[in-house]
Amino acid sequence: MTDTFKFELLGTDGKARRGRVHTAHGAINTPAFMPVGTAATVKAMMPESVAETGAEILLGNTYHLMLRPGAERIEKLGGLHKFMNWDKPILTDSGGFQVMSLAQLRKITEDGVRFRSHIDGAYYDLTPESSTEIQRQLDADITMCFDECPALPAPKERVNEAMQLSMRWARRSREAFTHRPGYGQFGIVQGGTEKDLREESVEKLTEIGFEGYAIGGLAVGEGQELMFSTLDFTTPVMPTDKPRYLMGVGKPDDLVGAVARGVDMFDCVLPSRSGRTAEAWTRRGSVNLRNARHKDDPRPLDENCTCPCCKNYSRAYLYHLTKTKEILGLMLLTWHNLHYYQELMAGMRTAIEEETFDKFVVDFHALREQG
Ligand SMILES: CC#C[C@H]1NC(N)=Nc2cc3[nH]c(NC)nc3cc21
Repeated sequence: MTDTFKFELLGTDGKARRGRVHTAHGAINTPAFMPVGTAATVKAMMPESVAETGAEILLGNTYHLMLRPGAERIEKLGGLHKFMNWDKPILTDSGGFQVMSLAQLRKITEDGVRFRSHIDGAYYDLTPESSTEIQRQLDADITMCFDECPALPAPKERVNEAMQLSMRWARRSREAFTHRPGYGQFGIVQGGTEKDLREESVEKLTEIGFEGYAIGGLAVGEGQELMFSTLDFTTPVMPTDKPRYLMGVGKPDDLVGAVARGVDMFDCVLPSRSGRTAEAWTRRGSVNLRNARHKDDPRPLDENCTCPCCKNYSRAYLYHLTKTKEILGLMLLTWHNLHYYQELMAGMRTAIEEETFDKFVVDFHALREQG
């Protein structure tokens, strides 16, 4: 536990950074991957199991929790940590992206967003102030600014409009933030793949001043090359003494390439969602457990993996659980995928500490090319 929110930059190897974020509910070693716990649960996982994978922080969603069970209810029950039995740090997203991607009908004004719940069609409003207050009620260690997330790709003029509105909302989010020891708020850099817009967004956010800075609006179909080239000109102009969080990313090779470009924190539904769609992620690439070639295969998913799935179960068994739609299949594959993602992050942290990150990247791709 700590009484002050802070980021320690412990080492670098090229642009890759090794750090530690200190929050009210504990420390997070970076580069870090945050499993997604959208509705106050990482699907198919007990929180104790999530902790066993090595995760030190989870992501929750304002949009989902405000609709059901409601932020007031969670606050009255002692906050999100107690509610979901997770005593380590929690970062909550602000709702902007989920409104864009999930809500029915929505109307954006200078004040905020009015939308219809995808659950029951009821109307709700979200503003920078209400989103920030909801995240306080949830007792999030890291609160995200409320932003406008345009459907991307979009014309530069539209991307700029959304970025400018989001910068005005960032200032309102900051003014609504309750400063408490160990709690922080992150601004969200916008601007699509436009260098000038990204630079302006960073400038405006650092002028306001936050405990960390996220990069939003990538991994939305632009392709890995354009995502990396956007990072190439965005991370260098971001503060070096604050965490950098790339939102919604990504596949294992996205993570490695983004760490190499100076990113510290990630979240993505991929490992947990893949666990429910019979896709396993391993150091040699992904494995589709629906494929009949696994029917008689006695080997584990990955001989070198130390997770409960790889230590105790064969591909044949995982194939059987997949075909029979058994719940245990979802559990084991989700556990493996989250374990693999944490192992990947731990490997990158060690490589940066030992200044062997370039070799890590070469070995990472070589194993995948071997298949
Ligand atoms: C533009 C913008 C933006 C970001 N704004 C907020 N509040 N949350 C996000 C969540 C994301 N998930 C993914 N997945 C690819 N991209 C995201 C981007 C954002």
